[in-house]
Amino acid sequence: MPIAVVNEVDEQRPSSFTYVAKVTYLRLNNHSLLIGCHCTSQCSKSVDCKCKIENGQEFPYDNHRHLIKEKPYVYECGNSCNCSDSCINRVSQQGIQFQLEVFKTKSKGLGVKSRSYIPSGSFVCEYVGEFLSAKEAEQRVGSRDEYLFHIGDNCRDRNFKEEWIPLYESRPSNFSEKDIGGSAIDAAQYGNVARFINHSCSPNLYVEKVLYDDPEIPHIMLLAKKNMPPSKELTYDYKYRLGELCHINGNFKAKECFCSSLKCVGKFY
Ligand SMILES: C[S@@+](CC[C@H](N)C(=O)[O-])C[C@H]1O[C@@H](n2cnc3c(N)ncnc32)[C@H](O)[C@@H]1O
Repeated sequence: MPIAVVNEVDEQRPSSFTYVAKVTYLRLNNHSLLIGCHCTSQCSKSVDCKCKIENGQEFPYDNHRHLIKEKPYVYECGNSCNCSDSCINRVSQQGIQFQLEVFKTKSKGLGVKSRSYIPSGSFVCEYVGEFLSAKEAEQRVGSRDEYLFHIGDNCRDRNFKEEWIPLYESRPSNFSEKDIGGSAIDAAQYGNVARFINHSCSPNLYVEKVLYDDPEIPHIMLLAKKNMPPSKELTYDYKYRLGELCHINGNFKAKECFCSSLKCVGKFY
């Protein structure tokens, strides 16, 4: 799916990066694969589909391939499953289905909109980039950190805090190693259209963690929160807590939010 870049405001072009359609992993992991299902026909017709059971005894998507409700994790069928690539439980793996456009916004740099109508619950795109440990990500904070997406702690621990880890340009004296948990995706050098999606305090997309190969490495999928007419800017909530990012001098980093929502809290970190 080609992505158009349109700037009717000024001469700005996207800074240089390598467009990739899949997350890149810097090292080979020894991780186990999720145990797949053994369905010989369609998973939707099987009563004992393992992936259905993993999703709480129900398929996460309806027949139109829309996610029925937001969940902490969605388990899709994957490489270790017996079903075919057209299985109804492989929605986000089919890639981008809507014509997206990168455009110049008034006050937030570049942003993304859709050229077509997007129904609620539709998969829009994956946040793609270099997969890093939180420790590796921490080393990138301060330079080109604009495109870091923090995931949180190990997926195996279902009770992990959904909140994002604290990030510092330089460690404060009371900083300990165990403060760094989780992982991140850096889309600064390698990324896709998702790296251009801006934050909003009233977003129209939400983040869903989807597992289909490695049980510890979720895919960060962006889905439509509501029905969206064409040309609406696509946004999600970056979910930083205010005061989460620190400068080297110990002062909090802050970025003014220009989302223009009535619910805007003024800053997004
Ligand atoms: C992931 S990038 C989004 C794409 C970016 N606008 C660009 O031109 O490449 C995140 C950066 O976009 C800008 N941004 C995103 N949402 C914003 C908002 N609601 N208000 C102001 N700036 C925003 C900030 O500079 C932020 O660090």
